[in-house]
This record gives sequence, structure tokens and C-alpha cells, in this order.
Amino acid sequence: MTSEQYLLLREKFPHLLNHQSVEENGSLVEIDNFSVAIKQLIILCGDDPKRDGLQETPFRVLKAFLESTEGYREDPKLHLEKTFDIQHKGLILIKDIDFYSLCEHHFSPFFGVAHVGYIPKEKITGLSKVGRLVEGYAKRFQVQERLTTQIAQAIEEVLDPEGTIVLVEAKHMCMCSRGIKKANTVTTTSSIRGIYENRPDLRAEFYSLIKN
Ligand SMILES: Nc1nc2c(ncn2[C@@H]2O[C@H](COP(=O)(O)OP(=O)(O)OP(=O)(O)O)[C@@H](O)[C@H]2O)c(=O)[nH]1
Ligand SMILES: [Zn+2]
Repeated sequence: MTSEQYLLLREKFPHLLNHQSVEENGSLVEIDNFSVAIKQLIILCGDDPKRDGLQETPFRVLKAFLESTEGYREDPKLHLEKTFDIQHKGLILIKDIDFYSLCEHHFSPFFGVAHVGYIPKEKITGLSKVGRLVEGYAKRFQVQERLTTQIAQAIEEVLDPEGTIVLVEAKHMCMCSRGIKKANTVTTTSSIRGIYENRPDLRAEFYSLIKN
């Protein structure tokens, strides 16, 4: 990696500065090791890391991974803490929140939409904050089930609503383009809390609204 690339990474991702690792000759040892590993990967796959199009690839790969895992550098729950004093007794549904995440097994993308509903007791958060919450948990190495649970858990913990319901629909590239190669398969996961656990009528309302 060149010193310009290294400086750009440090500027864009300041957490690298706090890294425990050793700095040698103006570069972090771990970044250099990563670069070597990506070159080895290119060789193992049968190509030449020195050819023109691949020379900058270790840098690009690292930058892309750091961008795709920005959620580790925040506590997504904090977005919900700014609440409003609004009287509202019914469902608040934020649907079709699109997200891109990385499967923790293969580091390949999985992406889709999250639908988040809650029936407030006293606390209501800003609509965009629910999108930020989804983004904060999606931008990590994830599995869909954990992503779904974390979103529901955060709403429940911070807003303390009557009930929470979260449904996530996603396509996993590790299943579409390799392995079993099922290009059209969509996985659905849900997490329900509070009043939703015992009220099929409220669940039905949520499911019918997200279908429209
Ligand atoms: N439950 C769950 N499984 C996932 C998710 N993302 C990927 N997987 C699965 O993780 C599993 C990993 O299985 P392994 O047998 O360890 O790995 P593999 O040999 O690459 O498996 P194949 O994909 O079947 O080729 C696969 O079945 C994937 O479909 C997810 O979000 N949730
Ligand atoms: Zn996978």
C-alpha cells in the first residue's frame, strides 16, 4: 500500500489511529499484512496481483470493508434516545427501510428491506432515527436473525413501547451466486415483543400494511 493510500485510510477512518497495532515505516503492520493476504488470495484464485487492474485492489478491498462495517463505530441505540412528546395510541410503521449488510460466514452481501412497527406507550422517536438504527446494525458482519433481533431489542429497550414488531426480507448473495445458487430465494425473519406476542389481530394489521 502506498503512503498516500495509507494516509487516506487514516483520514477517512480515524479509528485506525487508535488501533493497538504497531506503526512501522509510516504504515500499520496490520494493513500491510492485509495487503499481502489479498495478494495471496488473488494468486490462489488464479490471477496476477501485479497486473494493472489488480494493483490497487488490496487498498480498495480494505476501504470497502471499512465502509461496509461502519456500524461497529457507533451504538445504534443512541439514535432512538431523542424522543418527542406526542400523544399517539396506535401503530407507527416504518416500512421498506432498505439496507445492505455483510454475511458473517462468507463476507458476501445480503440486502433487502426492514419493516419496523411499534405501538408507543409514552416515547416516540423521529422516523429517520429508525432508519439510522437499521443502518447501524446492518453495517457489520451479520446474520439476518441477529440483525432482526437487535433492531427489535433496541426499540423495546429505549422506547419501552406497548409492543414492537420487526420483519426483515433479504437476499443473500452467498446463496444466489455460489453454493446452492438459488438466485430468487428470499429469506424472511421476524421479531415480536410485548403486546404483539398475544395479539394476532395486531400482527395481522402489521402484515397487511406491509403487503400494500
Ligand atoms: N441462519 C443464517 N444462515 C446464513 C445467513 N447467511 C448465510 N447463512 C448460511 O450460513 C451457512 C454456512 O454454512 P457452511 O456449511 O458453514 O458453509 P458453506 O460450506 O459455504 O455452505 P454452503 O453455502 O451451503 O455452500 C450456509 O448455509 C449459509 O446459507 C444468515 O443470515 N442466517
Ligand atoms: Zn453467506
